[in-house]
Amino acid sequence: MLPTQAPFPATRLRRLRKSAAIRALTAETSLSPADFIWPVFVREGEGVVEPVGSMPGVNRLSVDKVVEAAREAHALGIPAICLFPYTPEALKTEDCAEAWNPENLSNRATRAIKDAVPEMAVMTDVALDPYNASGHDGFERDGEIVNDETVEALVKQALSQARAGADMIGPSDMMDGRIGAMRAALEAEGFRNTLLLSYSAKYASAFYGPFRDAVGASGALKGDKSSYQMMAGNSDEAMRLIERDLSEGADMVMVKPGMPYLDICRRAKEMFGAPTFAYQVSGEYAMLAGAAERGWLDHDRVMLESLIAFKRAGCDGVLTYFAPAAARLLNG
Ligand SMILES: NCc1[nH]cc(CCC(=O)O)c1CC(=O)O
Repeated sequence: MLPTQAPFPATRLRRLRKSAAIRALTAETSLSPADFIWPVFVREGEGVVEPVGSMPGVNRLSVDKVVEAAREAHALGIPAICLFPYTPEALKTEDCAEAWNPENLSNRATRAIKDAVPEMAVMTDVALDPYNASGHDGFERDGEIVNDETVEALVKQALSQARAGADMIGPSDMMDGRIGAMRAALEAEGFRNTLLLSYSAKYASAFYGPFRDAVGASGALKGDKSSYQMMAGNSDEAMRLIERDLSEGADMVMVKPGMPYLDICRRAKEMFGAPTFAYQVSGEYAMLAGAAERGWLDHDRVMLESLIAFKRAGCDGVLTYFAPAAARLLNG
């Protein structure tokens, strides 16, 4: 598209910015609570609201409190909530069996939310890291994160989440072949309407730091995740991963982290036209919320500016810890 413009003064682009009314009429993108998926941290106990030190305003919640949060989110117009379990050390093992325990924290929280607020879409995370003694997303054998054996475990985990009632399953592990394997297993068990929202282009990022703290995985991780998560400088590789996941049966795709990777979002949306999401991750939240806490940034304004950037980049929605605060502001 090449916009046609008369020479100055016939064209004065500032006319389109002259008043709030004209600016509202000509706005290219909009932001609404319906654009948000809200990630929440779940922990054991009852009546527990435990602040996450590195994420001001974010808490770990016991299942009863997660249900309250889901009710509140639904009232605010947020369509989906995404669950991340804070797993007690004793449940982290080498075989990661807690990942597919029907009674694990994530599955209990899913059932509780679907019971209390059935309209709320529940998204879950598939990866072994919350249950793995090594902190990795896959099994480690002789220093290697092994792919195929991990995929077998991930399929068990995904099925246990579908049985608990998850609407959207989010594989965040970056193993090869997992989308196809999960799709086949879901179809075979009759879960025809369970969505796969694939973390397709997930980068090996230092912006995940506060999250690993929030789920209690920072101490555990030995080495880094570069043999399965992507290098920051790659873009063609992201397109290949997204194409691969769509061809294996992903319903929606995700780019992660968000703000430093908006070019990837734009390229993905233009190339594939699939429902495209970005994850504004814990470190992105921490740098904005932390600076705002010190009075260095205006909390509400940077929050909304950072979120509309995802829409402008072509995303259909965004996973963000700001979801309830942003929804409250947008609802006026
Ligand atoms: N499978 C792990 C997982 N799922 C979501 C996040 C990060 C989310 C965030 O930083 O907000 C991570 C961390 C990681 O890959 O180490």
